[in-house]
Amino acid sequence: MSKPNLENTILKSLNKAQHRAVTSEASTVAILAGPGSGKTHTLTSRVVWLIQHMGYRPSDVIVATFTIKAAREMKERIGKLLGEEVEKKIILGTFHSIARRYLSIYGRHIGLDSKFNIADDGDSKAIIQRICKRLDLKVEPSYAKAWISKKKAKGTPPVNAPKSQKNKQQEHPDLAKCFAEYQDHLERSNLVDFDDLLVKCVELLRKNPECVSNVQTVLIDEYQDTNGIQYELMKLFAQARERITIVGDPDQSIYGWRSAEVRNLYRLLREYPETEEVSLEENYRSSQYILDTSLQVIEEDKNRYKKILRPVHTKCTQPVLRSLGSTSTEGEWIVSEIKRLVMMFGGMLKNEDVAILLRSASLSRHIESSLGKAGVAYQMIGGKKFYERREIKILLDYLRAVHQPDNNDVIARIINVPRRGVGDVTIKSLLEEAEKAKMSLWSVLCKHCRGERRASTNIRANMEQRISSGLLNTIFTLRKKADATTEDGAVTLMDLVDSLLNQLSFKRYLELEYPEEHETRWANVQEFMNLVKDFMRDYSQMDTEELPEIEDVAQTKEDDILGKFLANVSLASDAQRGDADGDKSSMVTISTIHAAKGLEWPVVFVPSVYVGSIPHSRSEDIEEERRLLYVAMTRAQAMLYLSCPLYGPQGLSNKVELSNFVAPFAAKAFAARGPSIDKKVLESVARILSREAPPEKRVFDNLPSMFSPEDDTFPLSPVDPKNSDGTEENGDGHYARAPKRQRKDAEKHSSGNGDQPLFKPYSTTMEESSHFTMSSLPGFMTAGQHQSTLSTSLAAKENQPSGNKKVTKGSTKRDPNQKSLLGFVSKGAEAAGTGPLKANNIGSSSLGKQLPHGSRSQVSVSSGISGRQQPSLDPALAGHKLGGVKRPMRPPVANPGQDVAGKQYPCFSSSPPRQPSPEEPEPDSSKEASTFSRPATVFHSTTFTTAGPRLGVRRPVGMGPAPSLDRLRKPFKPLTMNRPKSR
Ligand SMILES: Nc1ncnc2c1ncn2[C@@H]1O[C@H](COP(=O)(O)OP(=O)(O)OP(=O)(O)O)[C@@H](O)[C@H]1O
Repeated sequence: MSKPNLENTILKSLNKAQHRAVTSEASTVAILAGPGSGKTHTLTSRVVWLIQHMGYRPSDVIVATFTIKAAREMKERIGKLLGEEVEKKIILGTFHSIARRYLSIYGRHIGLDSKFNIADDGDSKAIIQRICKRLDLKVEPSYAKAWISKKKAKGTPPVNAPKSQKNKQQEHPDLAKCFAEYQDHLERSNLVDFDDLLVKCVELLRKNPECVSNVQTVLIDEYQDTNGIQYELMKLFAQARERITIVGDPDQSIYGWRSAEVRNLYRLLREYPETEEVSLEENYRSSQYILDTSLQVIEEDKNRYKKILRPVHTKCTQPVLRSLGSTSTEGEWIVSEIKRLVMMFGGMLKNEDVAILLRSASLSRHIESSLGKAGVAYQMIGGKKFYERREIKILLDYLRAVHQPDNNDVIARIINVPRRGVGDVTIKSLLEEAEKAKMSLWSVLCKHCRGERRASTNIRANMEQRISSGLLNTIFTLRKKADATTEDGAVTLMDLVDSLLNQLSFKRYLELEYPEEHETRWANVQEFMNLVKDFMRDYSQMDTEELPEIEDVAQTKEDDILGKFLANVSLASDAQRGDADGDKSSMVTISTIHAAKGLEWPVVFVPSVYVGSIPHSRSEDIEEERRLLYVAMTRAQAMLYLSCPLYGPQGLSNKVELSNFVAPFAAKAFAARGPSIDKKVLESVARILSREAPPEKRVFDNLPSMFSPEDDTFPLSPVDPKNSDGTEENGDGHYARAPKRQRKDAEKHSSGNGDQPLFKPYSTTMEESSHFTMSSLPGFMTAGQHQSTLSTSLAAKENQPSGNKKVTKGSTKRDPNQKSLLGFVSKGAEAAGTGPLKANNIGSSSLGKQLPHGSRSQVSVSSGISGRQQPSLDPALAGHKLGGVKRPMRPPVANPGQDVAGKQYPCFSSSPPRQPSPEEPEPDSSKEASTFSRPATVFHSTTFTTAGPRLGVRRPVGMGPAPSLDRLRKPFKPLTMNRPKSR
């Protein structure tokens, strides 16, 4: 491939500050800036510049990202500029995937078997559960797991860290015991958990710096979310030449629950005093209105250091804060608004331009349900993982057992799948036998079923026979095949999976086990085969996993295709193939806010902006919640919608209040309903998105019959059904109309005589297709769920370092016009003494009070029954239970005298008291009744129609053939004539 013209392809796309960052010759460069300022763009350009201009070999460049998605996007961007060949050689990936690569190639230098397996979350949980039970430890397993993970994530405190940070905290002895046993178990099973990938890589690189002696430079994306161990790893990767570039934004630090440490910014600037600081001040993403409103949210954090962020775009439309009666109505409104936008923008905006960003999983059901009912396809980011579907997990467990039979948890999960008459009690006793004998379960099974130990009873002998002919035979046969795959490639991974399916008679198993849904599950298995096929195809071209040869440092060749496949699966947990089905251009995106980080969409909806949702009721850090909302809002390019129902998912018993993050300025900063789409709006959105605005005629001509061009299908200020006296009230003083009646589910479909429905709440061209099977909708793995296991009161009270309040650094270089980036962190340090912000300091203004134009015009009743949310990860040992003995209370808090005021960083000091236990699942609305009960009233005719679909839009006299979009609202007014007279 010919070398692209550097000047044209990269530098010309940069502004002055970006240019300076990209071409900086300083060893360490810190680019800290707000959202949408081009940080990722700048980092990518710098990678290209370093390779092309500085002449670094791609294989000597390490780029670490925070998510797999970010890694994939960066690969794509670099590939486009430098060509795939070069891009493949760059060591680019998440911290975990890079660490895995080093460990599988150099791990033996620290005594690690190169065939190690990765213990996923479920595995770790199951192992810890068993340890706690076996040793009768007085700790909750989930707490112990979070504690262990946090400990590993911390890394070593900085050399000059305050004493309190270094002092070994008084710990409950059972926690330490659990930790030691857990590590012992991992080692015996040749397992490495996610945290250990980093910990062991740190150990490797500390003891064997020659493994990274080739590395010229290290670049880190989303630096604000790195934790202690990742910081160490970054330094170790760069130890040969100490060339580091980081990009980050403290305002977007949203992974405190994963032990991310904002103070790493401070640490970097202190430890690398020659760092060149660059701040980017132009926001290229969002309209001025969106940016201003988002900044209002984040600026309420008084401990935050203010930085400049200037929009390059015009105002466009004011962000919307919509009040709805219930969460169900909220879902329906979102769908109707999406449809309105798609129509009114005449094809310039499509479903794929829309994202619905949720604070937590339990909020998704209503949105999904509304989209499903309306036949609007959607994809989920951060949804239930493809690999976690039951049938896929079984296949993966078998493959993992083939690869590494000493993994007890895997064997325990598949020993009775398909059913072999091995009950939970037997599995439990076998596991205990194995643990006591310090043997693997696999060895115990071999001993019982094939070796010297004979069964004492006939029943047991039968069972052992079934295990032997079923499980052991299958694994032995497949192991032979697997060896063939690595030796000469004569047998492929596909053959192996094929053979596994045959051995297990898997199709038959699914038919028997899941009579209702075996077809869907078998389709998933076929999709799994496609995945294997894709992996095989990529594998044959893969040389990306190699590291450059280094003199005198022996390498282990990674020729184990099965191992590599399994590692990929473990690491790619959010790279779901499930999302790849269907045409993405017609799909709305639903995502958790966490998973949306770094992404952007023309239109963003943030539903359920109420106290308890955001800030989340179980959050320990209010300011982190604020940053989450800020991240969500700043994903929007042209249009931003927030909404808040009167009642939460539990229905009338669950009245909610508008989030205090927006309440103080809601009336001024937000419009109460979606904007009118006129020519001016069309053009300004087109400018922001660099798209061509459609001709007005096209927009108008394509509007379906009786289509309402305004966001007026739902009342602006729903009447609280609890206080309603049933009378109409025009509260906003702008227009009066009869309250609209929203559909009842029962009447939505039919008039009762099999004819066309008599009443429809609104009509669009996208008639309901309802092809969605709600039962198959994936669930979510949310921050809340992670948080629930990670955050507990003991953990919250662990010592935070008080740190130096004044940053003393050497001679960092920066442009005279730019402020020191230390302000990002030192301001927080100064302000930390103000003490934590309390959740209950939140103002209590309700949405109704804050919104302008509040008219009480319609009754909207939600009826919901709260449920329980399913855990997103199955307990790892899904196949067997080790008993449900209630755990004793968690251990007493070890360090009650913590000096909160001494904390240096606001985001670590502002946690409100812990609320419910991390074990407590989030409420699930899965049982919510879907019925509405509304008083019958007349419909508003601009949006509700009884007319047939062919009536066409009536234009007023004198409109002419091509009406201006500016006037679109007026022409529709006469349609009120079509109001149904009576019902
Ligand atoms: N110099 C520039 N000129 C025009 N557009 C730019 C420039 N730099 C970045 N952009 C555009 O701005 C948008 C945001 O860029 P990018 O995603 O790199 O920002 P970011 O700072 O990483 O955002 P966030 O922190 O929110 O993830 C992208 O659409 C990008 O193409």
